[in-house]
Amino acid sequence: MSKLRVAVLGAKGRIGSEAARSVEAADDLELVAALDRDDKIETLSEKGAQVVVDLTHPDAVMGNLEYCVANGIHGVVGTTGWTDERLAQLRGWLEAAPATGVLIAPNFSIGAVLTMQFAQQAARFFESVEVIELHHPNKADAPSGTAHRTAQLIAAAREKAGSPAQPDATTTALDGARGADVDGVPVHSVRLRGLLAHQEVLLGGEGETLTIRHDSLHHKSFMPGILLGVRRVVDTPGLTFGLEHFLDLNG
Ligand SMILES: NC(=O)c1ccc[n+]([C@@H]2O[C@H](COP(=O)([O-])OP(=O)(O)OC[C@H]3O[C@@H](n4cnc5c(N)ncnc54)[C@H](O)[C@@H]3O)[C@@H](O)[C@H]2O)c1
Ligand SMILES: O=C(O)C1=N[C@H](C(=O)O)CCC1
Repeated sequence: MSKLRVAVLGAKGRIGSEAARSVEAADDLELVAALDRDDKIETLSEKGAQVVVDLTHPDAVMGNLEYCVANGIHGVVGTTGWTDERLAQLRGWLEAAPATGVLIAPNFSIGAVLTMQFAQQAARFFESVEVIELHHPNKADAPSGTAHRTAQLIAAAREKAGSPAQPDATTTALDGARGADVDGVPVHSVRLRGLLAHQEVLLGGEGETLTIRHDSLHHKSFMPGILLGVRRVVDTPGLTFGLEHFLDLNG
């Protein structure tokens, strides 16, 4: 059986370098290009890449995906910075390339995906919920893509359940003290040397709290999800948002 031809964009970066090594080590995959900022994107077509893993920067990812989709190259995207406008633009490109698939995963680690699922499940049972994400200080974006997505899922679950607004008597606050407001859910970002990627979802009701915490301690935590995404995206045309769609979570 021929190997799937995979390229990594951002291959000199923290997660991209780990991803390139993981692709190289997989028996069913061939790493045909490991590109970074100064390389020509046309190399992807020249090398016959079938799937591109994008682990670059929010400022670069749209240009990369425009090229990939226009050239029928599937995408597995870990790069953050997704807005409704960006997603709409990507969907438009994919409509013109109906055989091409793109997976965007706010987080490739199984523990983080489960954290999001558990938080969504728990949200309607508690009056209060806040998200704290903690990352290394080299991170470009805040809040993290994972925290942003977690808060959106929590807010959607609360809206579906008809939950009232969260209790909060604050009338005086320094700017930022109550975090960023994502659909009514406060999200707090910590940047600290020594950390990699961590998240807590704090839920509170009368007389009890529930804390759901996840820690990525090494970039290896993201690799099984990336490889799963690469193998599945070639048979999944259109846009898939979230690795949970490629996991049998009810199995
Ligand atoms: N979804 C996940 O599970 C997950 C996990 C970790 C990191 N991330 C995200 O991945 C992205 C990269 O994170 P990082 O910590 O590795 O950053 P990093 O700065 O270490 O690496 C990014 C690399 O991309 C390169 N780059 C920038 N523009 C490029 C372009 N146009 N073409 C090719 N390469 C380009 C940079 O030179 C750099 O080497 C961030 O958005 C981060 O949030 C996602
Ligand atoms: O290190 C990063 O940067 C990470 N980015 C993703 C996010 O923003 O959620 C995933 C975790 C690591």
